[in-house]
Parts: sequence; C-alpha cells; structure tokens
Amino acid sequence: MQIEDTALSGVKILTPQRFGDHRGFFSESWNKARMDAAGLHYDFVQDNHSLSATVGTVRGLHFQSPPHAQAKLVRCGKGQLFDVAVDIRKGSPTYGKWVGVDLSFENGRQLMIPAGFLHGFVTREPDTEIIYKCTDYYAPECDGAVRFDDPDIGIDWGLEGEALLSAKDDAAPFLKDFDSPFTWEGAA
Ligand SMILES: Cc1cn([C@H]2C[C@H](O)[C@@H](COP(=O)(O)OP(=O)(O)O[C@H]3O[C@@H](C)C(=O)[C@@H](O)[C@H]3O)O2)c(=O)[nH]c1=O
Repeated sequence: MQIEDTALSGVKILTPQRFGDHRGFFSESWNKARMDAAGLHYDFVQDNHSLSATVGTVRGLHFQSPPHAQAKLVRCGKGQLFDVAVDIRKGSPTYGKWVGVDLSFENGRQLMIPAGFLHGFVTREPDTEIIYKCTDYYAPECDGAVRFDDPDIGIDWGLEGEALLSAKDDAAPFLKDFDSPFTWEGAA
C-alpha cells in the first residue's frame, strides 16, 4: 500500500498493491492492520456504492455533523471520477482549501478523507461507480452540504458543460453563509 500526503493535513492518497496474473488482478482494497501500522486509525461501519450515469454528474459537497461525522475512504469501482475534499475545520490554516484527485478503476487509487472535510466528486465517464467506506452510519438529520461551485472555494471541476446535480445540491448554501460544526484540533 502506497500512502501519499496531500496539501491538506489528514487527507491521503492510498494506492493498494495489485497482484496481476493471467486472470486479472487481486488487491486488498482495505486492511485495518496495515492502515493502523501506517498511523491511519479508522473504524469503518458502512460501505456506500453509487452509480452516476452521465459524465459531468456532481455529487457534493457533503458532510455529516457531529455526533455522526464521517471519515471516508473513497475509490472508483468502474469508470473515472475527480474526487474532492475541502477543509471546513474552523481555525485550520487551510480552512476553505481543496484538494482533488483522479480516481479510476484503472489507477486503483483511494482518497482518505477525515471528518471535518466536505466531500464531492464529478464523473468523467458514463456509468461511473464510486465505492466508499464510512466511520459512522448515515444520519439524515446531520446531513449537510455546501455549493460545489462556491467561488470562495474555487474548485476546478474540469466540467465541459453544466453539472448534473440533485435538487438538494442545487439548493446548498455558500461557504460564507455556512457555520461549520468542525474545529481544527491544532487551533490555539
Ligand atoms: C448518503 C446516504 C443516502 N441514502 C439515501 C437517501 C436518499 O434517498 C438517497 C440518495 O441520497 P443522496 O442524494 O444524499 O446521495 P449522494 O448525493 O450520493 O450523497 C453522497 O454524496 C457523497 C459525495 C458523499 O460523500 C456521501 O456521504 C453522500 O453524502 O440515498 C441512504 O439511505 N444512506 C446513505 O448513507
């Protein structure tokens, strides 16, 4: 398992080893002991899987508030997507900053996103599937979103046309009108 840091503390790119042979490949997509040994201590309780039919589908930017905040380990099951995390830990030196990573079935990469970040993605191929592990259960009363195209965040989604959004995401607030429930542990 290759583990890379990103510009945002706590957000990591994981690339599991693939053992290829004449049948295809085998890969451990998650191994708790190996993650713990690497200092990544997460207890996942729910796996999610969604399909987006159309290129340019955007889901996000989402979070769940405490006490049901979720860390997520994200990968692409089929197709290709651009996955984004945004720091919303109040007091963090990188508050409002984002990182984006290309995740595809082909490259096998995963993005580890701790609680305290928004998560979203755009699909780059038809019928793209995303699969992610979460450290807390779905709690709709704690579900929240920020606009994917917030100019203060300024994510370059690489969209060629209009994004395909859910009604909920289309009505999401801007970051400036949003009171984050998260604080940065390193804040004074
Ligand atoms: C997220 C979620 C949704 N649902 C239901 C609620 C609703 O009827 C339907 C679709 O929900 P949504 O529109 O919220 O799905 P979606 O827009 O795909 O939401 C997801 O987006 C990505 C970016 C994330 O990071 C996830 O945590 C989650 O917020 O699925 C569950 O039953 N369990 C879940 O964990």
